[in-house]
Amino acid sequence: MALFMINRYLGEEEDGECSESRSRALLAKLQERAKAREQQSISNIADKDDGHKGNIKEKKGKPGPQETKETQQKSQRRGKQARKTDLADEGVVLIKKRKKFSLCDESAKTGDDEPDNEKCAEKTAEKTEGDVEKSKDFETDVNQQLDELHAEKDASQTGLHILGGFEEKTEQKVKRVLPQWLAQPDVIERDIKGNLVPVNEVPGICPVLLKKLKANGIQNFFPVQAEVIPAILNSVSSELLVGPGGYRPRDICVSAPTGSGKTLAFVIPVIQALSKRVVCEVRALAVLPTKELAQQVSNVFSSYAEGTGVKVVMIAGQKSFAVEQALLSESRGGVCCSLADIVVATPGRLVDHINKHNNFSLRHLRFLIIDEADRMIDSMHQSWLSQVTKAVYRCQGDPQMSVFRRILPGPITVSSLSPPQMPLQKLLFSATLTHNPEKLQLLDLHQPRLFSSTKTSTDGDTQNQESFQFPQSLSEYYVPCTLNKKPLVILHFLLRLKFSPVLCFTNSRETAHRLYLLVKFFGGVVVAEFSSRLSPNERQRTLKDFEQRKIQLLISTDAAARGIDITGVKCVINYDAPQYIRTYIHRVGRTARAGKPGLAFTFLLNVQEKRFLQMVLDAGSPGIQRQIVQPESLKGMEACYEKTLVEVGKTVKEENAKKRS
Ligand SMILES: Nc1ncnc2c1ncn2[C@@H]1O[C@H](COP(=O)(O)OP(=O)(O)OP(=O)(O)O)[C@@H](O)[C@H]1O
Repeated sequence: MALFMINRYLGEEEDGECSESRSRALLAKLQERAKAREQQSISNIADKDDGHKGNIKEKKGKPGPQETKETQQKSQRRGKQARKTDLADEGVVLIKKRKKFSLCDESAKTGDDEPDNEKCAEKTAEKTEGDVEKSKDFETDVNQQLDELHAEKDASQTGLHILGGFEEKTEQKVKRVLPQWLAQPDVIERDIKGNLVPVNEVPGICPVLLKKLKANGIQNFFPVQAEVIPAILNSVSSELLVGPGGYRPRDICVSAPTGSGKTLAFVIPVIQALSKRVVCEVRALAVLPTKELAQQVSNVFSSYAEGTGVKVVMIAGQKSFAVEQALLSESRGGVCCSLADIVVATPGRLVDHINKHNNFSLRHLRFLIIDEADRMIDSMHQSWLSQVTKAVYRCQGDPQMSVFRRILPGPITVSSLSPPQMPLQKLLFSATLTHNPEKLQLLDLHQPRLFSSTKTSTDGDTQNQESFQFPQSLSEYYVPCTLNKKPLVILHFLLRLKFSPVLCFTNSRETAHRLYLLVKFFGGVVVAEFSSRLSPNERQRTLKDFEQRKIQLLISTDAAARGIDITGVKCVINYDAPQYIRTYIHRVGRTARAGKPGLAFTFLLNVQEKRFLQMVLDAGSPGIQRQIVQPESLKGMEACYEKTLVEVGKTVKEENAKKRS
């Protein structure tokens, strides 16, 4: 049944009769052509059939042109049958071919037919019966499918997996892809001395601060300061409420070697930004991991805030909670007033004040400074940051009535933009800032900008371990040692080589204490220990004495490894090899500060050597040299050392007994 009828428009000028005769002629012509084509196709198939089955032709002879109708019909039937067989054969071959490509089955190649294939071929033949053209279409179709299979095969070679494939696939190495801000930081020069910038050349610093800098002996800025101070000042160029161009200012991350002057890089611009404030509110909060570090940073803030009207308060648990409360705010005529512009805190004490001190408000906070940021990220389980964020966006009273109402940043809409919002800008600092985007995500940074002395490579092959910059003026050595010779080697360094002041690190406070007793009983060296065995005040005093050169050897746990800035430490000794590269970098970073030369020695047992040296070199150390202490150098100290060991043993026993009683 015809689905469509197409009526052709033949032109108005032709009369009906003429067009009818033309149509008839045309029809006859077409019928003739069709007959001829059919006959030709029958004879072709018969030839083919004869060709295939060779002997048929010999037996029956060539059909004459005057074939009877009956023989014609027979021949047609035979032709049809032949075509059917032929197409079936063709189908089988194509299916075999297809099978060969899909499964690489050798049996298909050699003609070992499988029943399923035959059935399939028959079906294919039935479908295509009576139409050679259709068989061609079929062939084209199969060819297309074969091409697709080729493409699939190629795809599997390019690493794209075909679902359901069970062939062995070579695993592709996953390359690390860092976000652009981490991969392409603003580079900070590592060489301090060669890249000093006169303080007057950095724009935007007020005369009071310039005077202070000079009074403190600072004529030039170090590279990290010359880069970061203008960047922070630029973010407050349109006052505190808006960043450049009216947008929220970008958060800033700084990764620069130990002793490169990161503290001043945030102290100067923060004081400069707050010096124009009218009402005293907590606008800057610096969070540090330890009391000693908080004290150190608080001292630097206080020193530069003097004469600017900016008030600095430290809450690190060195004073009682009530005293800290009184330092933070007071009530004037029933109204609570802040007494601090800048708060320097340790995370635990900060959370206490947020939760227990009603008058402690962070609603006006503009800068959140996270020093030793990688360590602070690791302590994020204490959820101090989420508590700070909550306090920053906490609503008090009717939010609609407040001019400076603050809401958590979300999608920008007309209504969200209408009230002026104090933006919160995070400033992160560390010598070993993590490049792990997952960890950094915990800080919820806003369009961060990274300043780093390490140009991070995105090459996945070479960047399995993070690498850091070491101070250029640091010389690293390792000293192969046996366990029982270690105390003698340290005595040799102090008594014979006259190294002083020396900061020595152990992996536990027990080792620190035993070594302290041993050196003390041996005599000849002024020694002190620094660990959690001491009260905060004792620790503070010890650091002061060490700085004033009253102590030659300070034996410490990792409590003094980070951030502590003691001028004049010439030598750091890792009595116990550190387990982690970050610990090593911070420990050795207590010397070679501010571009001054420094020595770092690590005592290594034979079993530790390979792993430790690999770890240090992988982290980007320019090189660590072997320093041998000859056994002869230790001669003459051994007898006294043996006696001292007995004495130490006795003392430790007594101390333990005292503790138990
Ligand atoms: N521009 C400067 N000129 C001279 N001395 C400076 C300058 N800037 C900083 N210093 C001194 O350099 C020393 C190291 O500075 P700072 O403690 O800020 O280093 P850091 O980068 O924070 O080190 P760490 O990573 O160990 O905490 C300090 O004693 C500081 O006073």
